[in-house]
Amino acid sequence: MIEIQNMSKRYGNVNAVRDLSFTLEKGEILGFLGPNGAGKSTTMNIITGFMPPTSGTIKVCGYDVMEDPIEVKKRIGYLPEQPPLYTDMTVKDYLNYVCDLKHVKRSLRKNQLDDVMDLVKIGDVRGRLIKNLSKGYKQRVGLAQALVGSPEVLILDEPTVGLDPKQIIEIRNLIKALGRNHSIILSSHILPEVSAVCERVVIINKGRISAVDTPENLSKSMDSNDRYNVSIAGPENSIKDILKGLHGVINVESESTKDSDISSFLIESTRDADIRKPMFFELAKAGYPIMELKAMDKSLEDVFLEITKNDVVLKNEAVNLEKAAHEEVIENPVEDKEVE
Ligand SMILES: Nc1ncnc2c1ncn2[C@@H]1O[C@H](COP(=O)(O)OP(=O)(O)OP(=O)(O)O)[C@@H](O)[C@H]1O
Repeated sequence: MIEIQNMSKRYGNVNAVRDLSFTLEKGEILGFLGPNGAGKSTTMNIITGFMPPTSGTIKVCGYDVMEDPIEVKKRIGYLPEQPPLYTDMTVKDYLNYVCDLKHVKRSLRKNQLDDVMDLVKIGDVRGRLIKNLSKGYKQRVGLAQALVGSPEVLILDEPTVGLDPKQIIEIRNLIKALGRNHSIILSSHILPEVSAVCERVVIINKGRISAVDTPENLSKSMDSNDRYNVSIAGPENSIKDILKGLHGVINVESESTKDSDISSFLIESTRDADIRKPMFFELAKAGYPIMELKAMDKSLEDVFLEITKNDVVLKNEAVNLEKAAHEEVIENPVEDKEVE
């Protein structure tokens, strides 16, 4: 749906984005992460045709952003961080206006607006002035404008920023549901949200790609050992000895609980030796029941911090893509006038 090859963007002598290559597949929700100033907004503004790249090619549904900007815009719904709302209009008038802008045929308009308002659940406020809506509802109106015209690709920049926890869950579920019929790029600083919603994640740092993979693979690739947190009933020291004797165990730390015979153990073991089954049988043989067992994968947050702090570049799809990328570079003759 989107193919970016060797995209770079310079503002004067600031290299905001350097040699970026990645793809968005059909029906995929792709997380787009990076610390402040990494180049996320720049990338999204280029994909949506809001500004040109300095070099590189960007194709949306096969159309080149520079050569066929209108065809590209027809296929993209964009929700910028600040939703582009006219707050003195009612929801219905505003969405009708968006239909005008997107050339939605008059014969299709009523059905499409009803469907979109249904989907984002704003039918009950259609007659209200946008300025009188809560932040959550304004965000939904922003999503609605992105959905008008039935674009195949949605680009959502921080769609849950500033919402309360209930609204966040609602918008998150909505994005998941939209993922069934759209391909989505989701930029967010809320990493548990990205883990929950996205199938794949692109992490950029200082304008370059640091990692492209599933959240699960990213967690695994940062850690060569397994870690478990286990609660076991029985004498702490005897249990510790049993755990230390299991094949593959590197380290065991324990903590006893007051007023209970249950202790918790943090176990580190080599990845090739899955200790869960032998641990179960050995502890059962000794008569020490396992009360709780949790695998301690690195969270996306840990991975993100490690990658962006140490400038780590993971071997991944991005590297292969870079190799495969053809040499053609579009030099952009337009002088950019943006100031920060
Ligand atoms: N119009 C501009 N003129 C000059 N430099 C700019 C301009 N826009 C962005 N930059 C610089 O380019 C780099 C990337 O900025 P960009 O806004 O794309 O990052 P970002 O990842 O979206 O950050 P944030 O999460 O803070 O929105 C930053 O160093 C920024 O200062």
